[in-house]
Amino acid sequence: MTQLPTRYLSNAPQNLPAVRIGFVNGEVGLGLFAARDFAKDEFIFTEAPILTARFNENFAADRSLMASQLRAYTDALARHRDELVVAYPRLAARFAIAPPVWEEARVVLDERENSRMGGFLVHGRYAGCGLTGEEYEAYTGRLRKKVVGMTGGVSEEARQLAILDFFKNYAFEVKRDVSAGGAMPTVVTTGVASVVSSVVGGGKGGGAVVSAAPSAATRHACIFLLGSLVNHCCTPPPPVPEGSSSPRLLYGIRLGGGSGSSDTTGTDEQDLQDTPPVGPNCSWRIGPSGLARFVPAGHICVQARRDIRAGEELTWDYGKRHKGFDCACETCKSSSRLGGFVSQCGVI
Ligand SMILES: C[S@@+](CC[C@H](N)C(=O)[O-])C[C@H]1O[C@@H](n2cnc3c(N)ncnc32)[C@H](O)[C@@H]1O
Repeated sequence: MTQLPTRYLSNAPQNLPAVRIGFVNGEVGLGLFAARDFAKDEFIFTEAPILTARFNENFAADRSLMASQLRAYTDALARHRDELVVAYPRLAARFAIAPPVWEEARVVLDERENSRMGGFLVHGRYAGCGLTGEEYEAYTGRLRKKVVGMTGGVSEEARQLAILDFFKNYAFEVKRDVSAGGAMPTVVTTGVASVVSSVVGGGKGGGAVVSAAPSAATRHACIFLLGSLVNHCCTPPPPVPEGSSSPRLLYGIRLGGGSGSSDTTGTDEQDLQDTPPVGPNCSWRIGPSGLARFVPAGHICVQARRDIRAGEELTWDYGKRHKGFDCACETCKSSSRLGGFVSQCGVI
């Protein structure tokens, strides 16, 4: 095995409890939460993909793409049905698969049951769930009713659209560098991420399910059982330099009106000093690349952008202008409390 430069290994993720699954709210759904404190720049976990399918620009609905996605999901369901249905109940419901009742779901979510949810983690351990039975039922009860009401099965077209939607919103894109013989993927750091087919067999979860032979395009889209549960948070605008007459920013949030006013009337600045920082607390890379060179090809590596406290929700910036949902992130909530700013998602 090639010896990696020590600078890549010095802060590699530790094999300690890292993340929990938790419930954010009925609109956002599930999320991933820190299971312990993390220092800025610390690596939190690395994970192998559970699904790998073909990728095309903008996830345009071409038949071979959808067929590849559908095959990937069907194959993965055969091997990891419980984990996939519990982590992604909205998708399962579109396939007429009802979410299990809480008593069954908690066994899947429990870290003591051979860590099924953490089965694709390479670094960092799954630490169980922070979801209560009430939250789970509130989230899945509606889906269960919907499945019961689905008579006559699900058409092939409806399945294809469901899986296309899912990949659009949950997958990471990876572009394989053909000039390097396909061995080293080139990381594409735009929008939702990316992965490669060369990860077959990688990860202690028994390997990713690869549904389609690598095409000439060499671009793939991957889903990570835990990594794809991380929700979006908008990056606040950069602070205005000292001495500038522009509106002042605290924690990256413009004080006063969104129209450029610097009026802070009614704002208790001392209280704001005590508010926790807003903005995404994580970033991700797909290995091997740069600092994540110790990460196996096609695996996602998640790093703390700032200090994170145990229990805090992990978030990153999806970076896409049109996200396809009404953003409910902390940055947007804080900015609307303080007068608003124009986020990447539009005017808040
Ligand atoms: C990658 S998934 C994250 C996991 C998702 N919460 C779940 O329970 O399946 C992305 C989806 O989560 C929801 N989401 C993520 N971040 C959000 C945010 N800031 N505001 C509202 N919804 C969000 C949206 O439905 C989005 O399409």
